[in-house]
Amino acid sequence: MIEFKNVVKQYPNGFRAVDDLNLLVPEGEICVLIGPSGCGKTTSMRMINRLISITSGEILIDGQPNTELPAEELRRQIGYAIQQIGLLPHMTIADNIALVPRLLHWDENRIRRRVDELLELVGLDPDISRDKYPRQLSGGQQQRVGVARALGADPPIMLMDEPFGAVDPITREVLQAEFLQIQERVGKTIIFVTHDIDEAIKMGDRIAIMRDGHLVQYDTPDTILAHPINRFVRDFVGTDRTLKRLGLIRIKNLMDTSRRTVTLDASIEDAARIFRESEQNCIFIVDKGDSTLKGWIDREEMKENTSLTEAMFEAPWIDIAVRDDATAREALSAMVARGFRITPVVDRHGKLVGTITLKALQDLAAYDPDSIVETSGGVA
Ligand SMILES: Nc1ncnc2c1ncn2[C@@H]1O[C@H](COP(=O)(O)OP(=O)(O)OP(=O)(O)O)[C@@H](O)[C@H]1O
Repeated sequence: MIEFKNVVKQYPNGFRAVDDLNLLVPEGEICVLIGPSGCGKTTSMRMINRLISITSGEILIDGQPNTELPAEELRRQIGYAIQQIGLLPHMTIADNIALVPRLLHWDENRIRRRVDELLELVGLDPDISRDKYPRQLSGGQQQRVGVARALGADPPIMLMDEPFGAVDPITREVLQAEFLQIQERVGKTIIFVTHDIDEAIKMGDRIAIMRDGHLVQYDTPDTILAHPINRFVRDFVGTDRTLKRLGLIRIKNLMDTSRRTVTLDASIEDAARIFRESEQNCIFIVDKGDSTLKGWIDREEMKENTSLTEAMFEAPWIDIAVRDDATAREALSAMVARGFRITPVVDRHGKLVGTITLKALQDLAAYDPDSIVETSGGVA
């Protein structure tokens, strides 16, 4: 846990880069610091590992003021990854990653094992990468090594200052997703600085929005998007915040699992009974063995004396369904493109697991779109 208590950073010229910052980052969470250039993000982050001194107030790490340890020792316990990566060009990848473990006098066998483990963790093949030099790797690969190095001695806290800032947007998305997967396993307490609101929404358990050295709002991405505290935050998160919110919600948490289905070997009477007994206008049809989606039958397509297979619309699930791990935003876009009012939801094997309606997505998007819960000091 990291706690800022009334933290102030005032430079000798009298400028307050950080002004009375109070912030609590619970253990195992990613806190994203974001705000306009010069708002004090990097200063706040660097006061944690004392690369910048605090003017007044204190920063507690697990309840202990961070001034209690010698600065070098503190820094060894806090991983630090920065945009410029800072890999040492004359050292191999393995030696770069081993920097902190060596400072901590780990034995060489343990270091070697740790380097390989970390390379694998960040998606690099140890046998191929270990003995290379930084210039022999692509920008994205170097960023991965930067993250591996920050994780070197398994520190409980990581500071990440635009760690994926220097790569193209596609690589960046891959690195973000991979890092979140790593975080699921390692559960570090992370302070993450970015300029990019989409990155903040994706990466943050909570987002701290700063302006002129002050904390303006500190909340979960969903709350910030649904309830920006003032106009500054609302403008900062962008006019498409409703769509951004839909991008946070997974279909598996939203889908309806109560609709009735039939198997491919069912009779037309079975379908007719469901139409009689329910208000469903369509019934999805699944394979009897593995429940993969095979197609659907519409109420108006029901004809007497015909078989289910004749009356059904047959289609590969990939063309008509959305995946349960898709976001509400992706599902909305697929439904609009296909002109569907209801769409089946499948798992990655194509097994039908639920349904989602356009109305459910619209209701979600309409939820409280213009609320500003509070206005403050002239900014709203
Ligand atoms: N040594 C210094 N003396 C005076 N002012 C400083 C000094 N170092 C930084 N500042 C100022 O402190 C403010 C906060 O800087 P900081 O680097 O924390 O901002 P930031 O939010 O990380 O910005 P960016 O997004 O541009 O990196 C800036 O206005 C900067 O000019």
